[in-house]
Amino acid sequence: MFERPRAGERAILVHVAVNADIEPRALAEFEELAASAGADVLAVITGSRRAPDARYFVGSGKAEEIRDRVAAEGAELVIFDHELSPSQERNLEALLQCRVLDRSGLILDIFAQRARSFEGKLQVELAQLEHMATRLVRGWTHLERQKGGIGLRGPGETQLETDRRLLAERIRQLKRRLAKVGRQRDQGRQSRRKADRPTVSLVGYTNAGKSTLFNALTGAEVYAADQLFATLDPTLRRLDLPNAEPVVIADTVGFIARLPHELVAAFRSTLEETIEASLLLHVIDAADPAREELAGEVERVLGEIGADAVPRLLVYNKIDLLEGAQARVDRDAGGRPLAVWASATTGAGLDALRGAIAELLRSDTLRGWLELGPEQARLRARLFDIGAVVNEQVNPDGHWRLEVSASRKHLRQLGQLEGLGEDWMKAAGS
Ligand SMILES: Nc1nc2c(ncn2[C@@H]2O[C@H](COP(=O)(O)OP(=O)(O)OP(=O)(O)O)[C@@H](O)[C@H]2O)c(=O)[nH]1
Ligand SMILES: [Mg+2]
Repeated sequence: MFERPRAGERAILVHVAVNADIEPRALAEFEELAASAGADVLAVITGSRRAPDARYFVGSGKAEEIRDRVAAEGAELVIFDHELSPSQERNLEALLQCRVLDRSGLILDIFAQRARSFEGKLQVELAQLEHMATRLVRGWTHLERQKGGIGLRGPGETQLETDRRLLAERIRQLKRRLAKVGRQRDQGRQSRRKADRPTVSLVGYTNAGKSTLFNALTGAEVYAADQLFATLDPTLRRLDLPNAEPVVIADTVGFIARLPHELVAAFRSTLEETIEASLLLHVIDAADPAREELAGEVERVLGEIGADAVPRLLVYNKIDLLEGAQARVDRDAGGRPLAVWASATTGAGLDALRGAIAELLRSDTLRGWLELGPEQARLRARLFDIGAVVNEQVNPDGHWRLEVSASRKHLRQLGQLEGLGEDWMKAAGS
């Protein structure tokens, strides 16, 4: 149903700087994306505009330049590094006489090629259909306008209505199935939590080296490659730590600037694995000159999915490519590890990384006494529920004194449930 670039499909790329200068890094990333989708890039056309044009996104002069280039090179596909409206996409296809794909369509296509798990495939299909649905809706109104007559039911419209109904039905079906798979995964998560095994999630920009690091730390052999979005499905493994209980570590899908919102929405349930982690290892390509910008982009998406509050450890990876860089641990004023400089390929800094993870997880546990009044019986019950109560005394005035020991994360979640604010954990701290 969804047409994707065929391997080796002859493509022309269009990248326009809107009200800015062309950024070589953004351009190179776009070319990599196209190559990751399997396109054979014949030419790259760049330009700049104050604002997108309503008809073709680019101006009509640029559109004609692209048309001539398509004819000269015999291109089958033109890929825009931008979000195109459905009507822009259609106008361009009419003018260029070949298929047009926008940035979301391109990224969705790469995801479709990479999805392996049942859930991953469902998620990608849902995102693709939602991307398509907006296009069909517009297609319909567009036809209606051409037809002009009120109350005339042309066969074109009937077909579109059928398509829309089938599409809506399939979208509902996918959502139901995803909800079911999500519940099954929740159960897995629950039993891990019962076994009291904290989860550490690798997050970061695509190609930062998350999977390579995952393999280096666990001895696993997940697919790692110099291509964008090599990983799609989350993988879990046991990670042994020095002087600490083993934890579960998760390798996850990478982020990219201007990620299509359909994808973020479709992957929300997988990404929840990330939000629920005790610690996020934010992997950054230390050798990329734009690393701070990319890290900021990752933080933005993490915020969007509600992972702001999860503790972070930055991992500056690929130090072997960074001249003069050495494995080291940066700490904050209180001595807590903030960042580890390492190389997943040479192994430099990996022991320090394991140590820092163990340290952060240890300091993640709060232990102390808490005094609760009779009106806080529900909070007391919840603390017992999560197994946080080590000791309990009852004062003559009917107040409870509880000794609690639990991870900051659990206490934070409990505080949120009870509407207590962040401070209440400090009361529990020793
Ligand atoms: N020189 C060097 N290359 C590395 C290092 N870590 C990873 N790489 C390379 O970087 C590329 C991307 O690595 P991956 O582990 O697939 O990256 P990822 O973050 O999992 O990428 P996605 O799954 O696409 O999000 C591969 O070619 C790796 O060999 C490192 O420490 N040093
Ligand atoms: Mg990966």
